[in-house]
Amino acid sequence: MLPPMISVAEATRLVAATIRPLGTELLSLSLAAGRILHEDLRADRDFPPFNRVAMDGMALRYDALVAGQREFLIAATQFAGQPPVTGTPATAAVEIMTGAMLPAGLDTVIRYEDLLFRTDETGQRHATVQALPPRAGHNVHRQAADRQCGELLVPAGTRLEPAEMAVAATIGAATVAVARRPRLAVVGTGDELVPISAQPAAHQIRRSNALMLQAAAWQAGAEADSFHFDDDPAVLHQELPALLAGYDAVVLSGGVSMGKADFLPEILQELGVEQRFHGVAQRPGKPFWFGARAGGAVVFALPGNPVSTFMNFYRYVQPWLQASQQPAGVAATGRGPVPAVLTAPIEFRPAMTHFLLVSLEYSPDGRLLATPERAGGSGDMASLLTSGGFLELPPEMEHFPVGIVLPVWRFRE
Ligand SMILES: Nc1nc2c(c(=O)[nH]1)N[C@H]1C(S)=C(S)[C@@H](COP(=O)(O)OP(=O)(O)OC[C@H]3O[C@@H](n4cnc5c(N)ncnc54)[C@H](O)[C@@H]3O)O[C@H]1N2
Ligand code: MOO
Repeated sequence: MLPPMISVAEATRLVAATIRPLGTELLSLSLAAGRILHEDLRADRDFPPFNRVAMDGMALRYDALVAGQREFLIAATQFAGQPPVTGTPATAAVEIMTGAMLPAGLDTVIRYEDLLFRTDETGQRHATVQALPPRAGHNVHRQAADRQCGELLVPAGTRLEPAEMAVAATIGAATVAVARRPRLAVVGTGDELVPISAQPAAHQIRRSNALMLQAAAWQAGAEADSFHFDDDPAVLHQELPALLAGYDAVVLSGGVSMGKADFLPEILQELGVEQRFHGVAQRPGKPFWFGARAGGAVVFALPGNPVSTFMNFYRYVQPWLQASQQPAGVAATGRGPVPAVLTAPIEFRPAMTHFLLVSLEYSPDGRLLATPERAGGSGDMASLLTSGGFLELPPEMEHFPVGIVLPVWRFRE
């Protein structure tokens, strides 16, 4: 028998109570894209580190232009990567390339497009300024204009996305401290399920949940191994202990409702997994069972209907995975539900949370619009293909009018 169901809020709280940091590892930056940073990254130099020439052309003293000089002797040519030219006479200039360090004493760069060059009879080159720069410092990216040496650039807890990778590389963070990836075992159960390469008999279907869960786990930054066990208590008793001991979390699908072959809640408890709840006032996904083993894995035993498995993963497992990768005391940012505007009225009378598949698009004025999908219930896995997320309709309401703003859990980028 299912005990009385708890609310989604309470289930969320009980799942969150099992979150603990899983540890830190040092990784070469080249392998760290997508990882959660476990150290602060600070500027090791000013940004930019020197007065950086921003246009190909000629560097000169702005004062000379103010004094009326227009033609300049090219005293030297300097490329990016070369030490700055020294000793340029006050009335001369340096032909210079983007990325070069501005020579001491010079302060302004005129681009080639605004110069006219000539070579005199002695072979020396001169350039005449055709268009005056608006101010001293034109076309120079000043040292420390963007960030100062020592400034905090990327705080611990940030995901290393491409922008963070660029900044980490430029400060020389060749090795970074990042979260260890959570290790997940995803397990499909059920005798009706055959391998995906098999031709199912009329009464059989192919195993799809474990591969779906594995892909979703990878998307959330976890390592995930996939297993399948039949609905056989002896097999489950034999196989599950190694998973409970060897993984941070075990995510099972199927075998948790009232059926005669729904053994998992009992077996998990026999194997020392303490039940935290069984049954959540939500549709779909009501028979969700959750437990934890002291010093071992957290167990999400998700209802087997594919849409139930899918939504429970995104609603409970994914936030757990993300929070487990945060450094101690740092909340996960940037993930979780976002507000969306309902575009068609919905009635839902049961006093439970309703997770409603929606397609998502932006209105011309930039609001995220959620349109209910015509889905066939928790077995209709094809409805996931045309959906971008699911709305969380709170249990205390029955009528959801057009225009109401509700949280949506997105499962596509
Ligand atoms: N008497 C009751 N029956 C059911 C209840 C209930 O409260 N009382 N709840 C229903 C709800 S809601 C759901 S959801 C399902 C969940 O049941 P289980 O978690 O025990 O899942 P199964 O019975 O094993 O499977 C349900 C369904 O999903 C298919 N499935 C399962 N695993 C996979 C997989 N790996 N790949 C693809 N498809 C899978 C399975 O074949 C079934 O069709 O229980 C209701 N019953
Ligand atoms: O709760 Mo079940 O997951 O509705 O189909």
